[in-house]
Amino acid sequence: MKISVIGTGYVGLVTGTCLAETGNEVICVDIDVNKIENMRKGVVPIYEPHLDVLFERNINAKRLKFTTSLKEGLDHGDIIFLALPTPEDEDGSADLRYVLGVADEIGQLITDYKVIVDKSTVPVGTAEKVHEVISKNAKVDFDVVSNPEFLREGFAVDDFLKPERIVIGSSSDRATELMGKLYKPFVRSGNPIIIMDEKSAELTKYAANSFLAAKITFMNEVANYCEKVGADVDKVRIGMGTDSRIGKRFLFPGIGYGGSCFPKDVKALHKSGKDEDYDFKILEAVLKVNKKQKLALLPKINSYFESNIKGKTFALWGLAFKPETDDIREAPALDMINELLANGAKVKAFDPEAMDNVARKMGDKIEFANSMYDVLEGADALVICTEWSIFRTPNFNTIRELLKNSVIFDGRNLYDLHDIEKEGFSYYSIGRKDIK
Ligand SMILES: NC(=O)C1=CN([C@@H]2O[C@H](COP(=O)(O)OP(=O)(O)OC[C@H]3O[C@@H](n4cnc5c(N)ncnc54)[C@H](O)[C@@H]3O)[C@@H](O)[C@H]2O)C=CC1
Ligand SMILES: O=C(O)[C@H]1O[C@H](OP(=O)(O)OP(=O)(O)OC[C@H]2O[C@@H](n3ccc(=O)[nH]c3=O)[C@H](O)[C@@H]2O)[C@H](O)[C@@H](O)[C@@H]1O
Repeated sequence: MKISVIGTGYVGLVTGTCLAETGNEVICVDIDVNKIENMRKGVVPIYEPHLDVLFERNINAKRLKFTTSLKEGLDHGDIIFLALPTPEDEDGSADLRYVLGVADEIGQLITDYKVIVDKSTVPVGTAEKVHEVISKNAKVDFDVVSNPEFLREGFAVDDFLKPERIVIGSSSDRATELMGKLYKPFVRSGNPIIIMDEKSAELTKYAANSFLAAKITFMNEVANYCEKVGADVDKVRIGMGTDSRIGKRFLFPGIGYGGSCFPKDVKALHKSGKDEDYDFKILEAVLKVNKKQKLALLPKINSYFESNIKGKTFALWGLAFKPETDDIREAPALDMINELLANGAKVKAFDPEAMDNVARKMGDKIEFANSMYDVLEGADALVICTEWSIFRTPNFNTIRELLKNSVIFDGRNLYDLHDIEKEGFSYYSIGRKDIK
């Protein structure tokens, strides 16, 4: 089939590449001229495991092409995916300017039947709005379908190729049939294509993300309570998670959820509720708790240094909002850095993939190091913000030699309490006993 994808970010590029991998002819469109030029030269613009192999293979097979021309994209595709940003607006709602802006151009440019697919995360009623905007100018027939994306960064290729489900919101048989044909290769394992109306599909996405954010937040509250009563959240987590009604996943406490989606999507659903005079009380609590949780290590740091961190140097492991990505949007590490700097401390950081992005955002406010050990030299303490695998089994002797004090503040509970005690560290984590 002939497919066009508008917007080549984490979702658009993975969608385009994976659809090319199943034999479709794909054109990806972006307004970022540099990005398109680089992709034409074979440069993958983001760090996403396994994407490079598929990217190269499909470019070589001439199934994956890139352009800055929306007209070229629209002329090519029978199905047009919109994978455009829907960032947080000032009032917390999803900013639809990119989606509706492109919809407006689509209305002016299409010359034959197209299925326009909302892959971006968009509030209930957006498919209807997109339809209205395109209708203003379109002289040909078209359908708008909602097809929310559930991939996770770091596992995006795997999630896209082997989805647990595909949700299609459509009220057109013609469009539904085309979408079914496109996705057939991805559901051979028996996972379903779930067809529903557009509004329900749009809400499914927000409800799923908000539920997961609430699940993490609930565990963060349990962790905070564990600290008060002397329980161990790791044991509680395992005890709870073995109940299949609860499940083992997304129960890991830490310094809050971040990323390009949970924070903005929870806010957007909360705001959509308000607009309909519905008070989403759970979401309000999730937002409040997560904001505070991002700084959960700070009281521990202050207590260790007797509220005097001015002039101290903190070595940070992990900047990305989670491992296996270079994405730093709403990363808890950034909140931690800002707070440490505001209190007069210095920060040196190491991350396997995200340092360039942080350098672009923070300039020379912090220092960067070339390795997880270089960053420790002369620092007063180690603070762990992201659970990259390489941080899980470090050489504790080297850490002890390089740090001024043998102290670790761990926002991701990487180490076993007995092991770290034997290694002779003071160790502060989330929802577990402090090792002093
Ligand atoms: N990042 C993720 O893991 C997931 C994101 N989503 C949703 O997918 C949507 C896209 O997210 P990301 O891929 O993360 O965004 P992104 O910010 O990584 O990429 C968006 C791309 O769109 C391009 N763009 C902006 N305006 C354009 C225009 N007028 N024409 C063509 N290209 C244009 C930008 O240059 C950029 O390359 C959002 O609604 C997000 O909530 C959904 C599931 C997962
Ligand atoms: O809409 C989206 O963009 C995507 O948002 C999330 O994916 P992603 O943000 O890539 O990452 P997650 O693995 O879900 O992690 C999100 C945040 O929650 C935190 N988290 C996750 C799991 C956990 O147990 N504890 C926890 O604190 C992570 O550290 C991270 O900061 C969802 O998992 C995807 O299904 C969805 O498509």
